[in-house]
Amino acid sequence: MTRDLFGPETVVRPGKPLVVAIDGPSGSGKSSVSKEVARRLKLAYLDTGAMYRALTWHCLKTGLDLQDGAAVEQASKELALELSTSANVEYVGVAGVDITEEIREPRISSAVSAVATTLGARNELIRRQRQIIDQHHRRMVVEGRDITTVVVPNAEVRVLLTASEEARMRRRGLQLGGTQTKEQLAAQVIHRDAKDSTVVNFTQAADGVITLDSSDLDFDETVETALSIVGKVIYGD
Ligand SMILES: Nc1ncnc2c1ncn2[C@@H]1O[C@H](COP(=O)(O)OP(=O)(O)OP(=O)(O)O)[C@@H](O)[C@H]1O
Ligand SMILES: Nc1ccn([C@H]2C[C@H](O)[C@@H](COP(=O)(O)O)O2)c(=O)n1
Repeated sequence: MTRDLFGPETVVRPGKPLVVAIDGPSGSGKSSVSKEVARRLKLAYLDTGAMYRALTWHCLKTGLDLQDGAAVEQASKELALELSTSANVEYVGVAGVDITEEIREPRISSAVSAVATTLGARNELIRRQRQIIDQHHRRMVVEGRDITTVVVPNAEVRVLLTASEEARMRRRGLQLGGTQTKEQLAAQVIHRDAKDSTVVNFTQAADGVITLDSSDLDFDETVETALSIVGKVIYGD
């Protein structure tokens, strides 16, 4: 598989479904790699983590107790979520309030697992995710923790994007501009994964899911490898 196949004018499987499902732990590169893959394949893009983050923002804003599962579930059903599905436009809003930047703050990263482990809220967000995928005629790169296993287990391409703990903490540290201590990075990457893993498995590839270990790859190499996986699965080369 060469990169020419996915040159700027290439549309893969025109008119047919093409869901590229990408799961993986925190800092493995899901969002950045998925966005670039979506651009290169001219597909829509869905960041499911942003949905859990937006719900967390809303719960904190309204002073809701995150341990109150019934209240979090109710909030998930009422959430007036606005989400960009273009890899070129980053926008997350709730009822007209732009929270694109705010949901990436460490205070949301620290609280989001409490929301993401509330099963009633998960069910509601999974329902919405499937609806969004259908609205895009199932031509979308979708990334998260349970996309290959729960949200779209029949996706045309299913990838588990991994990287060593060391690589993931280093990447997150650089991403946050060197503002975080090692302990803070561990809390946002390793400890969050441990909590999230109690409800979803994103550390081992399920049957039919292809593992892409990016520990020793740079960003461009990881994107190229992801595209070559799509090529192999779709065209068998
Ligand atoms: N292969 C790579 N080599 C080096 N840096 C990378 C690589 N892949 C991604 N990055 C960088 O690592 C940082 C984290 O990536 P990204 O935010 O995409 O991870 P993520 O898996 O979506 O994390 P989270 O689930 O916590 O949101 C970004 O700054 C990104 O540019
Ligand atoms: N499909 C998903 C997506 C995300 N989560 C949880 C796990 C994370 O702690 C949180 C935020 O995700 P991120 O933006 O860091 O990718 O949401 C999940 O449980 N399932």
